Amino acid sequence: MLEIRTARKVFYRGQPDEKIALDGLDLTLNTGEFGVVIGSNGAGKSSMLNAVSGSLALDSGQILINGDDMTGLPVHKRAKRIARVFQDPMLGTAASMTVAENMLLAELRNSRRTLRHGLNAKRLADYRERLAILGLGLEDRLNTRVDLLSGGQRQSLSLIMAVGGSPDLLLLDEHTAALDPRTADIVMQATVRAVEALKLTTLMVTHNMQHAVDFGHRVIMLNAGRVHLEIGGEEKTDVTVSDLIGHFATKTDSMLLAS
Ligand SMILES: Nc1ncnc2c1ncn2[C@@H]1O[C@H](COP(=O)(O)OP(=O)(O)OP(=O)(O)O)[C@@H](O)[C@H]1O
Repeated sequence: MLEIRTARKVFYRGQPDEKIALDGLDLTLNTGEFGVVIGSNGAGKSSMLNAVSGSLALDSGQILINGDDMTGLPVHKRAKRIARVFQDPMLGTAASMTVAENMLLAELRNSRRTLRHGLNAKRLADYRERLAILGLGLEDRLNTRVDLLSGGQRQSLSLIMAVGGSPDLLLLDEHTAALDPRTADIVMQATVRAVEALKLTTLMVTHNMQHAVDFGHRVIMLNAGRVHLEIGGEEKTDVTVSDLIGHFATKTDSMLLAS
């Protein structure tokens, strides 16, 4: 379970270009829940993810994971409990190493132990099983160098590597944004398979409204550093892309009227 309590972050406080990134943001994500965060540019989505992962220190407020206060902890102390996949498919994997070697690297990172027996049969069988979750055939390409994989396969590999340590929370930071639409859909299917198979509590930021409609249990729309709208349950099942865009439009119209 993730709890963000009254999170506040102001950049350039008191200066003419002061920016309120998080304005008392409150958000709770239940264990096993898949939340999809949307919002216009500057709404606070990245700031929220950075505050959760520890790369952005809050001015005030709290971040709790399964009831434990993470607020003062640096990134590396949270890393065991929080996995994050970024936009760039090149970031999460080592290009010149094979799929199996990348899985071993991830295991090393997650376990913080030396892996004495290297790529032994037991380990390879385990990697094959985990990669099969993605449904992309990567389990049959353990000896393929990662730079020979497609962008979608590579990003999906990053995902399965990131969640190897059974994290309490998975953060997906626009992880399909750099991919072409078809590949983005393939990665989303792989993501859902992994999230469901491994029962991951997941918070995904996306600008893709179709993905926000099609995936996850709850849509969370941010605006001006706060939760502007939440759509879950039955309402989420019925929501359309134009409904979501309408909420952006309403906000813009009211802002125009107010100005
Ligand atoms: N490092 C920073 N220095 C100064 N201002 C920042 C910084 N990071 C974010 N901001 C400001 O905080 C506000 C929220 O930005 P943030 O990047 O969190 O929004 P976002 O919803 O992720 O936007 P986008 O969809 O464009 O990525 C914006 O006004 C932004 O300009």
